[in-house]
Amino acid sequence: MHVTLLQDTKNEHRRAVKRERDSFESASIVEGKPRVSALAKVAQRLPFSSWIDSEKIARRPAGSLRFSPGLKEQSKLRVLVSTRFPTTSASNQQHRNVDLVVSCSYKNFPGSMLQSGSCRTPVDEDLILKNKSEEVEPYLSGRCIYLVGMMGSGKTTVGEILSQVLGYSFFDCDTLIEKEAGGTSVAEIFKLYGEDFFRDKETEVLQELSLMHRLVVSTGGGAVVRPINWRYMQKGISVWLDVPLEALAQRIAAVGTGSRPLLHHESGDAYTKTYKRLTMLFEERGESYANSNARVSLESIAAELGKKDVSDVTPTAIAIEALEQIKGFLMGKNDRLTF
Ligand SMILES: Nc1ncnc2c1ncn2[C@@H]1O[C@H](COP(=O)(O)OP(=O)(O)OP(=O)(O)O)[C@@H](O)[C@H]1O
Ligand SMILES: O=C(O)C1=C[C@@H](O)[C@@H](O)[C@H](O)C1
Repeated sequence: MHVTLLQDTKNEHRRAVKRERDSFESASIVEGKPRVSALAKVAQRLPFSSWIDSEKIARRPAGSLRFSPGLKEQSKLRVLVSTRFPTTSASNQQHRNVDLVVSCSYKNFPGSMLQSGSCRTPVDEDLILKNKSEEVEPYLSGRCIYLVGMMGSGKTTVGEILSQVLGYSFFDCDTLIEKEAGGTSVAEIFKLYGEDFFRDKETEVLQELSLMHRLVVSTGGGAVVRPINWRYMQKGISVWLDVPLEALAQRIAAVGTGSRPLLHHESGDAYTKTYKRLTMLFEERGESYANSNARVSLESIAAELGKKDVSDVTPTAIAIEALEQIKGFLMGKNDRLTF
């Protein structure tokens, strides 16, 4: 594609520069710290993409990209691509429209717009997670995050992601209890000493953790039933991972119920017995989970992302939503949870 330098008056030049400056500023405000790679991906979708040599991409202040096509040395031509990200897109959307403006300049004269438009580009979940964690971390002031929810709801999977991105340490209560019991599994502890003994150990572990800061804690599925445990968890922020029971039963049946002592009593195939037992447990515990400071509903995330099946919601998308809900709580926007 050939670029012909447009015959602009000085005023037009100034207007073009202002337009670009506005656009850069929007990019910086909305996107925070856009990565060159993310912006380059967008720019490579342009008709100009054959010009774009990612080695030559330099990030300009405020998130725009500058490309130097091959003509540069002879003609002193510069092409600039600036991007503007929408302010209103929900943090969990998978695609978004990005506005693009391509303009050129000659020697030291600012140039005019060659092309503008928008393109639909996939959202980089990892980047959103990183930006969201940077946004929320200062509000946390080192407070711990306690993930609560039914067994198999993803407390460990999501908890590890959150701890990594926030620079927190991760602890799993069940694992700590097993370690303290010299490597005896939770299922064995239930069998040898009974559930009450296990629950006492769970409370002790939560008490110890409540003295610490900057932790993400994956609690046991039943930790919410003892009021004393809430006293410890209230030192931090509790987040309920609310996953439909059908999805939980599928996950658990897929890996087997051997490590889950409370699921050993039912008869039937793995899915049916798991679903039956989870339903009973949830009837007992639903109210307790709803005591949490924040709720992350997989059904809501799936609906927002336009996915029919909650199993298609990635752990990263869940972690993003958890941070969003935590922020809502810390800024006083969450009413008492209802479900
Ligand atoms: N978003 C997800 N989509 C699909 N599978 C998932 C998701 N999150 C977790 N899993 C799977 O579900 C199972 C349970 O996850 P995980 O161990 O994180 O749950 P948990 O809440 O910590 O369970 P428990 O309370 O029993 O310790 C694992 O096999 C995990 O890989
Ligand atoms: O839901 C529950 O009561 C349990 C969940 C697991 O995390 C373990 O804490 C234990 O198997 C009990």
